Amino acid sequence: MSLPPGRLALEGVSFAAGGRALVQDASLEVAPGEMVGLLGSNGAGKSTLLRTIYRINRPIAGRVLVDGEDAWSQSAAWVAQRVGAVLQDMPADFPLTVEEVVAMGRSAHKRLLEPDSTHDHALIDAAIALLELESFRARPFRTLSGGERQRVLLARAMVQQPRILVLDEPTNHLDIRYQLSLLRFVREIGVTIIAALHDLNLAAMFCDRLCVLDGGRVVATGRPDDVLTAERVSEVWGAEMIVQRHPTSGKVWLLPA
Ligand SMILES: Nc1ncnc2c1ncn2[C@@H]1O[C@H](COP(=O)(O)OP(=O)(O)OP(=O)(O)O)[C@@H](O)[C@H]1O
Repeated sequence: MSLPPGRLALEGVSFAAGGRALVQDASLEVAPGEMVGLLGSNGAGKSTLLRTIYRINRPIAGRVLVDGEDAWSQSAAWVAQRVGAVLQDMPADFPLTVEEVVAMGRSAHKRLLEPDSTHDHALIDAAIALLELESFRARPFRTLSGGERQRVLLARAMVQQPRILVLDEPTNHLDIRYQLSLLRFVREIGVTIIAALHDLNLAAMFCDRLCVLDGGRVVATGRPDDVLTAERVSEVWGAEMIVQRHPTSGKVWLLPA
């Protein structure tokens, strides 16, 4: 249900708030269809950086390029037609049903108050089915659990038909089955993804490349094998881990030492 994947590039992006530099000179390219995991300890600046892509935090320096165009020189609607997001602090108290929240994703492609078309309804139905939300469809969004809300917000991002998905800890409220199914799902739809993740093993398993932030700066970018070394995990997270290989996938697999 998605359009061809988009290209995302961050060029020397910096952001400051409260008199502090929260992200400094961050550069990263995400190729069409690639999934890059954004890693880092609590407070490293992951959410702050993701919000520069979704036009919430305007960079004080650098550029966010979506398909080669500076996202901050384009309209919010132009960005919303290309970039979908599931962020951390999306309001949960909408007086809306699940179906209405999902349908909000179509507004990026419509004029104000334009009614939903047959095409819109088909996309909404498909997203609700794919994310196993049929039984919640008529429920008020605010009555859902954290994990159920997470799936609704992903369905909303999907009906937006994004070329790029920005995900901020997309699995944090999900049980293990839904963590795996959400990550498999976003990989299978072939969209370009940047996702802040805390679970290093899931990041290694699902991402093509990883980008590590520390104190607002990019300190490593590369394939999971190259990025997730015991030395780096110790330096960045202050955690001692043993690096092994996953028994079936052969991917890097970390265990507490
Ligand atoms: N508006 C703001 N004013 C001042 N400081 C802020 C503001 N927004 C975020 N911060 C600070 O910036 C730092 C980076 O926050 P951010 O939420 O980006 O981290 P994160 O890497 O996503 O962390 P976590 O893993 O805990 O979600 C934190 O120290 C946070 O307290």
